[in-house]
Amino acid sequence: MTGSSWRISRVDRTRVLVVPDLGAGGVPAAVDRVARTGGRFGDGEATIGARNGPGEAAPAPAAATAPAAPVGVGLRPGGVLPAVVGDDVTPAVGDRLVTAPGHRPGDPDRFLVAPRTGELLRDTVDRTSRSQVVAANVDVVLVVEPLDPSPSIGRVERLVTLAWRSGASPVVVLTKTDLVHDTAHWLADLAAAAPGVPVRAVSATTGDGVAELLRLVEPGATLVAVGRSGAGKSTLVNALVGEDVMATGERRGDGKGRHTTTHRELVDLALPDGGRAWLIDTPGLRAVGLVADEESVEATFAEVADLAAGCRFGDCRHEREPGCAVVAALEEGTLSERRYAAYRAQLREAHHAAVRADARLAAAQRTDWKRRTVAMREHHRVTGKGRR
Ligand SMILES: Nc1nc2c(ncn2[C@@H]2O[C@H](COP(=O)(O)OP(=O)(O)OP(=O)(O)O)[C@@H](O)[C@H]2O)c(=O)[nH]1
Ligand SMILES: [Zn+2]
Repeated sequence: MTGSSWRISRVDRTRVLVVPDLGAGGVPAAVDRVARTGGRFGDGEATIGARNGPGEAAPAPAAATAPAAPVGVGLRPGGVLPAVVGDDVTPAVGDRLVTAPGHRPGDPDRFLVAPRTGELLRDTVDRTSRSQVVAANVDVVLVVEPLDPSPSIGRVERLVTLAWRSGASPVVVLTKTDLVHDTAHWLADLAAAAPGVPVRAVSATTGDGVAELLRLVEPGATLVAVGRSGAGKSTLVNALVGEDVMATGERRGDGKGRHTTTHRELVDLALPDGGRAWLIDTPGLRAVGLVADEESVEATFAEVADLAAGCRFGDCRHEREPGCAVVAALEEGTLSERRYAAYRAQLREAHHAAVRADARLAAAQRTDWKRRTVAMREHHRVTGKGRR
């Protein structure tokens, strides 16, 4: 992870693209390749500038007149940038990089990360360290699931929870309609698995459903496509954009994933009505590490949460408690065993995630305390205070 540096590959009116300079050893796949900076995000949209929170008006950004030549921003894979709100953060794709006051085009080290409106998180692979920011400032999560091979309802439910957790709204996109005869029953099944969530079916090959999907996109919105490898995310991104901006795995063509996309990338999306939006492609998620909280699980299982509100006890665990409305619905058959089991499994994972997060926080606080103690001792040594 060391040895690589980052540079801005392109600066235009609306964004700064930060790409890894492929140094010795290359760049790990997990590194986000693109960030964006303060600028006008689509026509007539609020400008985000240094020291302004999202949506607040700010003077025109210096990036508007920035040169096309690459300039350094002191960012490296796994590196950090100062955040507008203090502290340092590791930028993720979708972050808004803003220029500091007094910034002149080409100035290095003067980019700040604007406060995020939300983070799409996933567990890191080892499940011990902190969760990973897949994308920042996302409005819509496209949960991409293929119709061929058959969709996994459980995976869609998990990704929908991930989406709700990020503060974005999910949209389920079933791909490859050209490969199956019956899309209607899958549309119905998935709609039941994601109450209140739009479910659309598309074929990037024939173009079916692509225009309808585009019509759901609001100008200025940021969308991120998530799903397993081979689900058709990159192909969908290309179909939405109308040109091949992402490499796809079409050469193998057996529907199996092979991790064609190895980085996250943010692309510009022109909308039919003339507006613009942002679209982020992500590598396939090998295992969907659920970084959820109870609230987002309940959003995904809205009908179970509604039932639970009718349980006799407020802390009903929907097992054997008397007056449990959830178990009653199970017995009546109005709630499926599958939904019930998935709901319970996700809640359990959410609780485990919370416990892990607490443990990490406690560990971090211990480290912080140690660091401050060392700093204090050093300070005393230098100033002579506290000696003798
Ligand atoms: N027939 C058909 N094939 C599709 C469609 N969309 C995608 N594919 C194929 O499915 C395979 C995988 O598509 P990709 O877009 O690369 O999948 P991805 O989700 O981006 O995969 P990763 O980059 O590995 O995460 C490729 O062979 C595509 O050509 C579709 O609508 N119809
Ligand atoms: Zn109950």
